[in-house]
Amino acid sequence: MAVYTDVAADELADFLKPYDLGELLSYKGIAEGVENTNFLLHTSKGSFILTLYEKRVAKNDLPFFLALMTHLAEHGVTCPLPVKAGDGEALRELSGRPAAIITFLEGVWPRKPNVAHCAGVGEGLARMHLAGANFAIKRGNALSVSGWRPLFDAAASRADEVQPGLHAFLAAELDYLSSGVWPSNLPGGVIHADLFNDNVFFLGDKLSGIIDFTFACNDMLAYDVAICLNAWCFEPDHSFNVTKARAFLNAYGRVRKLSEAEEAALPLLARGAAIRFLLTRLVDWLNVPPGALVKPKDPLEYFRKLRFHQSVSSVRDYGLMPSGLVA
Ligand SMILES: Nc1ncnc2c1ncn2[C@@H]1O[C@H](COP(=O)(O)OP(=O)(O)O)[C@@H](O)[C@H]1O
Ligand SMILES: N[C@@H](CCOP(=O)(O)O)C(=O)O
Repeated sequence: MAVYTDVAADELADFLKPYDLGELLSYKGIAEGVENTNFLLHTSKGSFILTLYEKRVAKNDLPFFLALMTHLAEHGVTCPLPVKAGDGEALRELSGRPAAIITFLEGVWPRKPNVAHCAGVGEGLARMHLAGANFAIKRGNALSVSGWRPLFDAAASRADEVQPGLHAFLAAELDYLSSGVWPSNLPGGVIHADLFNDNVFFLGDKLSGIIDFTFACNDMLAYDVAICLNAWCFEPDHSFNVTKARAFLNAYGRVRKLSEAEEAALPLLARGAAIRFLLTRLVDWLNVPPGALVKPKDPLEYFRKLRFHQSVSSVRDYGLMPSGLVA
């Protein structure tokens, strides 16, 4: 459950005054997510999500996220829309935090993603990449290679408390990934950067919307593909499911074909994606704020995924025939 900042009823009532949302009927903290504080609001005009942006979100980046949702929605991606107050502003402040209200999206996120969900997310991700192509605002990826070292430094001294040997393992992997091997010339654009199953809604097996753009940024499109391989294509026992990966990659490729260079880079990008989530989870695991209603996510899940990607030599291991070869 992620509620880092409590909001009193009278504070919320004051905050809502400049909006045209009718009467507030109820509100409750949302029992999911780890990054921000989210409340579900029921008003006489419908349901809305109120987000108070917390630790990893820079206030200056919020206009990027809010404008991106509007841009994507205008280009055919089903995602929440920012709700503006009477003064035309969607971004305001509540309980000392930047805060925004967004529209409520119908659907549920899949607790046990199946092959059809993986295909749906492949297609949805590729459509999002195409829809983001002409988005004018830029935001660098603060959690790419140069952002990993500070996370490691923040957790290094206690990493072995989580698993003996983790410190040395992370240090070696970081040294490798920062030794000049990280790709720099792959096609870029707007990436979601956190398209996990709790951020993709489905109605049955059909994708009904994408939420949570608070890590969205400009980076290599194939890095987003690598994040999804990590998030969608492993089983609860941490084994890799090549059938899901093939379904995901083929569905992505039907909308936006990966270049040979992108395919060749996927194992490395998947290692990078795995260490990025391993590190943020490790920092969060070791630093749960007192009193916060949050269930930190298991960093070791990403240790195991990273070990798998270290053993991968080609995109074939992800179920895809390299495009340079004839099947
Ligand atoms: N626009 C929305 N419509 C419906 N539910 C939402 C919406 N935004 C967030 N939620 C709910 O809130 C949960 C946490 O939101 P999320 O944005 O993932 O949190 P965080 O900001 O911590 O990353 C989601 O899993 C979902 O259940
Ligand atoms: N997806 C990240 C955590 C942040 O995502 P949230 O949407 O659950 O707040 C992870 O799994 O480490």
